[in-house]
Amino acid sequence: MDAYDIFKKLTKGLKFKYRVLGVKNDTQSAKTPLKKDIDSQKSPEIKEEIEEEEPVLSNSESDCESGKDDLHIVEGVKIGEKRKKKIKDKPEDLKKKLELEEQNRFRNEHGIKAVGRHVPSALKDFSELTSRYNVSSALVETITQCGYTEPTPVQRQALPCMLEDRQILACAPTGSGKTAAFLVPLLHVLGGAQGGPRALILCPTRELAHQIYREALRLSASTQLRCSVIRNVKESKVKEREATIRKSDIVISTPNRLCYLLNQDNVNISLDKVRWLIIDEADKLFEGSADQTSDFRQQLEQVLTACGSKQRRVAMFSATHTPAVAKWCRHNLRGLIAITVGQRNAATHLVEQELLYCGNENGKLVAFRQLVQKGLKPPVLVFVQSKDRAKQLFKELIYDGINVDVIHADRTQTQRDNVVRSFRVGRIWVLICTELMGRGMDFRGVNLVINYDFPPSAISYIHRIGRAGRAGQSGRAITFFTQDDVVNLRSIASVMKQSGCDVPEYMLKLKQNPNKRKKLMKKAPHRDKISTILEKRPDKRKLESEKDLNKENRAKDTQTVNDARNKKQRKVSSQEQKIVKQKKGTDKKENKKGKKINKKRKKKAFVKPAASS
Ligand SMILES: Nc1ncnc2c1ncn2[C@@H]1O[C@H](COP(=O)(O)OP(=O)(O)OP(=O)(O)O)[C@@H](O)[C@H]1O
Repeated sequence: MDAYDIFKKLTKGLKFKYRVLGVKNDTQSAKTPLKKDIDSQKSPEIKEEIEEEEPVLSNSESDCESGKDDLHIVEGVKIGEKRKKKIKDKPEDLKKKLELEEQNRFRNEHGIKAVGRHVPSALKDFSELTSRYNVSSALVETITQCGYTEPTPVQRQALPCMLEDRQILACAPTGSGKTAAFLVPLLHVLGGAQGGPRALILCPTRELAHQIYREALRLSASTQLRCSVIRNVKESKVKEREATIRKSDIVISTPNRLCYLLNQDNVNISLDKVRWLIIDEADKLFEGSADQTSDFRQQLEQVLTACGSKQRRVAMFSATHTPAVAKWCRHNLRGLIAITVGQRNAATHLVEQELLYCGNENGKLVAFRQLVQKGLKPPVLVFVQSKDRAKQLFKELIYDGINVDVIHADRTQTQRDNVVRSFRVGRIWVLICTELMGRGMDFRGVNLVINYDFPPSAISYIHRIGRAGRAGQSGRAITFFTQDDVVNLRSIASVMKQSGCDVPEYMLKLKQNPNKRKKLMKKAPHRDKISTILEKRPDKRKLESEKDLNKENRAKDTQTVNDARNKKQRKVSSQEQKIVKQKKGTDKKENKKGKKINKKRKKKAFVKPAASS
């Protein structure tokens, strides 16, 4: 294939103009008919450009002179030469490209990843709320008065998305401001007070619902919006709760309490005006059976059905991300934007994490008391695996002279509220708690979390230690573990490693029996009772002396038993002898009698016959 054929193939479909090159012989430069087409199409200046630059081509190969046989396409682009200039973008396209690049750089700088179509650009500061979304300056002022000088990463991305009516699934570290991230858009979007809930916030625990309610009151101070939290739904309180919900614009509740009210016959709660359904700690609510039958999923379906508005949007938040939540969101939320800040399912970097081997349960109590002796800096949260163990530890520590209290599901709501309040204001220094306080609870200043019992999972560990190191503050977490916990050690060690902690290599290489691990991780392992009384084990010498003593005692016991047995035997034998004697005696008598009788009988019976032959 010669050059011409190659040229033909390369320029197939291209319109270009060429002329016969000026050569020595008399061949005239022939204008190709094509020129007319081009002239008619091009503007005058482009035409001049073509005229000036336009060299002519020989119409036969032999005539081509070196250097003059370049083929030129319109606008001076030479074949056979690399294109010097890309095809210029249109100005507006170029601007968009530059903006996108700037946005991606900004997101990377703040560790934000947003996946979805047409993701709104992240906020640079709170003032953009007004310039971009016309959020009232009063609300922005309130945000500032709450001490929020600049948006946290999750707020930078979640606020624009929700303000642009986009459904989101946001995963951001503990203590990174997710609550304000969903409250601020609601306060703007809902506008003035209208009553009849138009925003619904669901979360796993009553304490967290109450905390969100407090934050909502703070942030909504400059608005007329009415927020309410559904408290205990006793039979006698149902009507009162119904009235409260009807008057509220934003309702905060646990799924159980809301669904309890929705299922009451004599209660008429309308959720068809709800514009936003917010689910905080979403993965916790989705926990449990992976199939569709888990309680929360049924409750969520019920709530979604009740929130029938076509404008209804859903936003889910958590510090940890599970496939179950992601799958549900992908299937149910149109236009979803998935926001991830930092590494997914990673512990916050702000908490210094330690593992402390305590040998056994008694060792934990010793280790805890040693920490107290070294000096604990209150407030301190102490996590145990069950309410019974919480009670046991509380009994043990109450006499240690530290302001300690305990919170668990067996305490009344009033007691729980009082304990949380006392802990917040510093009346309680050490709060013993279960998983009830493991998520979402925001206690300013908690700088030490002690996992007295090993956490049931890596996700639980992330949330527990996340009670410290909040709002940019640093914190510390100490996790006790015993021989029984070694099987679950690796998952926690890898979370620690991922968040930048030094972890002994052997912990990361520990083999876990997946079956045993899963069983253990699902059910809290049985642990000895937390007590210094019953389980006291004497030292070895005592043991040995006791053993000797026991031996002697046993020997004596056996001796006494033998003696007793012998006596008994003797007695028995003597009695038997007596009996025997008596028997003999009677027998003799009987014999004598018998003999007498026999004699008589014989006499009778054995009468000699008369002389007979
Ligand atoms: N922009 C901000 N600037 C400073 N502090 C903030 C900001 N936003 C929220 N906070 C504070 O950070 C703390 C943690 O906020 P929040 O409880 O919302 O965290 P979270 O992400 O929900 O944590 P968790 O995952 O544990 O629920 C709160 O005390 C809150 O007042």
